[in-house]
Amino acid sequence: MNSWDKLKAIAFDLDGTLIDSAPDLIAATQGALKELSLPSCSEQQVRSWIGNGAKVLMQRALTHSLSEPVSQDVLDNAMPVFMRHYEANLQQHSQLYPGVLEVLAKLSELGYSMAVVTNKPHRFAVPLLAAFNIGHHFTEVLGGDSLEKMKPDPLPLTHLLAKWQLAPEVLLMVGDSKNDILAAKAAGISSIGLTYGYNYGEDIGLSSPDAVCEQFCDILKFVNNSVRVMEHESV
Ligand SMILES: O=C(O)COP(=O)(O)O
Repeated sequence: MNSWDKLKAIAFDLDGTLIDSAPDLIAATQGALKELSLPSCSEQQVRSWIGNGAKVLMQRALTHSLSEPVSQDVLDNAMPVFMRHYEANLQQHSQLYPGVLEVLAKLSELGYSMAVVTNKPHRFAVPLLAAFNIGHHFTEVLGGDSLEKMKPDPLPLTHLLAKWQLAPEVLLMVGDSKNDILAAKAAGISSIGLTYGYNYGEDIGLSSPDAVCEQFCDILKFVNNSVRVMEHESV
């Protein structure tokens, strides 16, 4: 499934791919637990809970904190607290990964259609992209709550294929998590796995993406023949 020359469009994951958002997710999780008078958790634990959206992150934090499976009532009560803390911490300590600004600009210039397909709630994804001045590159931003199902379900990607009227072989998914790779495989599209993000502490190579990259700028090696000519330019 790695006929890179055919690619016309790219779907990017957000957390752990474009933006290192863990510091603010950690602050919001710890802040919410504190406000709820519950035992806290470590930074490393929060990093390993990122990947399936805000609700699952909070569910994992509460299960850890209470040392028992969390009831729907407790979770429903905690969610607005977490959301309030995250809204206040959205871009305080988060950072773009190296090369993201330059590579997105280059891909835009080359005419790729680009989307963000994240499990993060849409209401947080859009201002975060704007805060880092990259929102204008994406014609579509799908959050974890934009459709009925989120990654690893293929729905956000098949939705994109239908909306953009694209064949699966022209769309590429770039992400750091097995959720991204599983969604891509189920949608029948190619994928690149990044090693630097949050993947529950697992090697992204174990999910068998079509290619593995250690840095964001390395995706240029795969994306297009014409891009290979530019490899020696600074990105
Ligand atoms: O917010 C999350 O849990 C994951 O978000 P992502 O899909 O952008 O990695």
